Formats: sequence, C-alpha cells, structure tokens
Amino acid sequence: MGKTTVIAIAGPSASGKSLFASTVYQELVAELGGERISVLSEDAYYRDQSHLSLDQRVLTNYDHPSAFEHELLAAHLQSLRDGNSVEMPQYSYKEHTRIKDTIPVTPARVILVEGILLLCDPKLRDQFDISVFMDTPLDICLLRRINRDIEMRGRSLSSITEQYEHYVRPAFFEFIAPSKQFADLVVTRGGQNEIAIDIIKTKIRQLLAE
Ligand SMILES: Nc1ncnc2c1ncn2[C@@H]1O[C@H](COP(=O)(O)OP(=O)(O)O)[C@@H](O)[C@H]1O
Ligand SMILES: O=c1ccn([C@@H]2O[C@H](COP(=O)(O)O)[C@@H](O)[C@H]2O)c(=O)[nH]1
Repeated sequence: MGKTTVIAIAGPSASGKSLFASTVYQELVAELGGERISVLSEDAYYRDQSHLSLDQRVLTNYDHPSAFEHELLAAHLQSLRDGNSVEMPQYSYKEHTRIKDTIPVTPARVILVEGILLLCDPKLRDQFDISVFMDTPLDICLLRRINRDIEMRGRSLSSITEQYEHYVRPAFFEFIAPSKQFADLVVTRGGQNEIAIDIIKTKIRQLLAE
C-alpha cells in the first residue's frame, strides 16, 4: 500500500458532511471495492460520559472542542498511517455517551474523516492532506438539523432550539466559521453537490491509481 492520504470533511452541524462522505465512499466502493478506503467520524470521538448520569450528560456543551477526545482521533489517524488497525469508538446520541462496542478500522490508502471541529485543532490539521469545508447556509443547516434530530436522534423541537441558541450557533461563530480558512475546497449547498462529490472522487481515483 502507498502513502495514506487523509481527507477531512468539516463544517457546521447538519451541513451535509456525513451525506457527502458516505456518498463518496459508497460510490467508490461500488466502482473499485472497499479495501483501499476507510471512513472515520469525529462524533465517534466524543468523550465517554458513562460515569455521569443522563441528567448530567444533557448539560454538556457538545459543540465545544473540550467535548471531543481529539488526542485519540489524532493517535488513531497516525496508527492508520503507520499501517496498524484501530478500534473506532461508537457514540450514542440518545444516551450522550459511548457504547461498549467499537468498530475495527483497517489501514487504507485513502481515509475520509468528517466532523464539525476537525479544522479547529492544529494537531488534527497536521494529519490532513486534503481539507473540505461544507459551506451550507446556517438557516438551511438548522432546518435540516431539526428534521434529522427529531427523526434520528430522539430529540424534541424545544430541546433542539434551546441547544441551538445556547451552544450550536455560538460555536459556529467562535470555532467553525473561522476554521474555513484551512480548507482546500469549499462546498456550497450540502451533501448532494454532485460536482464537488465528483471532484473528490476523481482525486481519490488518481490516488488509488498511483
Ligand atoms: N443537499 C441536501 N439536500 C437535502 N438534504 C440534505 C442535503 N445535504 C444533507 N441533507 C440532509 O440533511 C441532514 C443533515 O445532513 P448530514 O449529512 O447528517 O449533516 P452533518 O453530517 O453535516 O451533520 C440529513 O438528513 C441529510 O440527509
Ligand atoms: O450527545 C450529543 C453529541 C452531539 N450532539 C450534537 O451533534 C452535533 C455534531 O454532529 P453533526 O452530525 O455534525 O450534526 C453537534 O452540533 C452537537 O450539538 C448532541 O446533540 N448530543
């Protein structure tokens, strides 16, 4: 296997990062097979909070860098570069903590990693060869987050709007928007931008052909 290339996909919550990463991954796996591409999620590296009660866990600010174990994500990316498999944690948005199971991730020629605060952290940025920022307007992100969090993450409308006002929106202006300067490619509209998906797929095909 040649040198590992890590592609980061960052941007606000519900901007389409997961959809973009999974579309690129699934379309390339269908075309080329899955052995040479892996996907990681920053959300899997939210800190374990199993020592706290559920009432305490809901008080955490999940949009602040301190909520993530970025040191572990950086160490896992380095291990994968070094040719070693890692056990990626799994996170429950309903329980607000990690679950016991992990997912084995094998070293791959191309690693896609997606998450809100990836480009804010210098030790993570050092691990990225290509960085993408999903520049979906914040009002569109909010509408998509409301629908997704009610359907998929067991949230009420009032809990979403309260969390959004106190944590999600302030974190966008303090951490996420300023991190756009570190992106190589800025993607408008979200996870269904077919031209952007095609550009990243073309780059990955080139890397896999080297
Ligand atoms: N371009 C788009 N058009 C319509 N819906 C979209 C688009 N991009 C993403 N979505 C939807 O918006 C929601 C949030 O997208 P997701 O990929 O989970 O965002 P993120 O990973 O950035 O939080 C999901 O339900 C997804 O299907
Ligand atoms: O327990 C949790 C953990 C995270 N969140 C919210 O999730 C988003 C990040 O995930 P996206 O898939 O990028 O939306 C972040 O804004 C947190 O507020 C949560 O609500 N509860």
